Amino acid sequence: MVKEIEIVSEERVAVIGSGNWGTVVARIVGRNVKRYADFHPEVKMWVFEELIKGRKLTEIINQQHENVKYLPGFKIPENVVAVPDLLDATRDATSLIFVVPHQFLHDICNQLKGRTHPKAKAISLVKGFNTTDSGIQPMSQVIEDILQLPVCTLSGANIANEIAEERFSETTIGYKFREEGELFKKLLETHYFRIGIVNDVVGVELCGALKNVIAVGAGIIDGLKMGDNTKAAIIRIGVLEMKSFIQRFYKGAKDETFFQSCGLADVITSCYGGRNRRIAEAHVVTGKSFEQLEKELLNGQKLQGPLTAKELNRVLSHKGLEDEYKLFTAIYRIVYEGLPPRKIFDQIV
Ligand SMILES: NC(=O)c1ccc[n+]([C@@H]2O[C@H](COP(=O)([O-])OP(=O)(O)OC[C@H]3O[C@@H](n4cnc5c(N)ncnc54)[C@H](O)[C@@H]3O)[C@@H](O)[C@H]2O)c1
Ligand SMILES: O=P(O)(O)OC[C@H](O)CO
Repeated sequence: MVKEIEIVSEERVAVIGSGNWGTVVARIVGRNVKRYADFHPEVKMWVFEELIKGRKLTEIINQQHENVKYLPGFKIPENVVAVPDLLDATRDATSLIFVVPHQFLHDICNQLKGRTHPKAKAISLVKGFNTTDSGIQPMSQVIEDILQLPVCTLSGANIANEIAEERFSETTIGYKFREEGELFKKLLETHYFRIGIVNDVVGVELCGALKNVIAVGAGIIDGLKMGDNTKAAIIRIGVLEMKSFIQRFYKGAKDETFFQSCGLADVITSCYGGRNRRIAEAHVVTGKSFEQLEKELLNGQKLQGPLTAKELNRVLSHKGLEDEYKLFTAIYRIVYEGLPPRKIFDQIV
């Protein structure tokens, strides 16, 4: 039984993750905690430690106030402290913000098991999910199951660098307890980053996970130089498969969620500006694997689309549903089975 939400008079915040999006979020939160008396003015940011030209990334961040690897060129407020030890970063925190690539979340939660603050609550900004043969395991569920915390989700049309540049964007928080949704909205919203909230924790995050697979499809079309009509067709088919899959495997998903920033808007931005789109296009043009291109072109940043396509296919194939999700299946085959990209059209008609 997950404990009830309890908001304390001075919430202490930890950001778990410091990649491209994680660092943008830490900058926002670092500024917001200074605006409101109900947050402690220091934010701890857990950093997966690595050496940059012989120096520890945490030391660089704490001395230069810049994440030179994952968000170069943007200052981080001085009240955001980079911490290499996960338990040190989170021990006192009553508000935990999870923003790591989804493949690392399970391990991180296991390290935190039984060691979080008794009044801790969490929000997951992670886009991805795990699967078993019988179905899906949303990332919020992983956090809730292992840490026994109430968990919100945040997902939207949010290319990190554009938000770092303070260009107007929207996002969506999914909540179970409205009070918790409102708390995280206060902590994360700015005049250029507007937050809508919906009572649909899992619907919000599943849109964020599946749009990454559609974005791989869009990148394949870009690589084939098929033009905008074809790309629009792939997006349309992808949105239908996304909605059908979510409503099949998660009965609580609300129709309105698909029209929030986490739904259609995120599909659009990802299919035009995201990393998954870019690497998929490069795959078609160069013939190199996604894994190799991720290493060559992303400087440590991680793709979520190919892994999600694999997780997805595990469920679809196990349940005999590949024919109902032809686009998702074609994308999986291109990424993992060497299907020539141009064959995508044979697969989806
Ligand atoms: N970048 C964006 O524009 C964006 C926007 C919205 C949501 N997201 C989502 O946010 C999540 C985090 O993405 P990001 O962009 O902040 O990260 P990223 O892809 O930029 O960086 C990868 C991160 O993983 C860390 N890492 C590497 N190996 C690790 C390990 N073994 N254990 C733990 N951490 C390790 C790296 O230190 C780095 O912080 C993802 O689910 C992503 O889909 C990203
Ligand atoms: O760069 P991508 O493809 O990981 O997408 C980034 C964000 O999720 C867009 O909302």
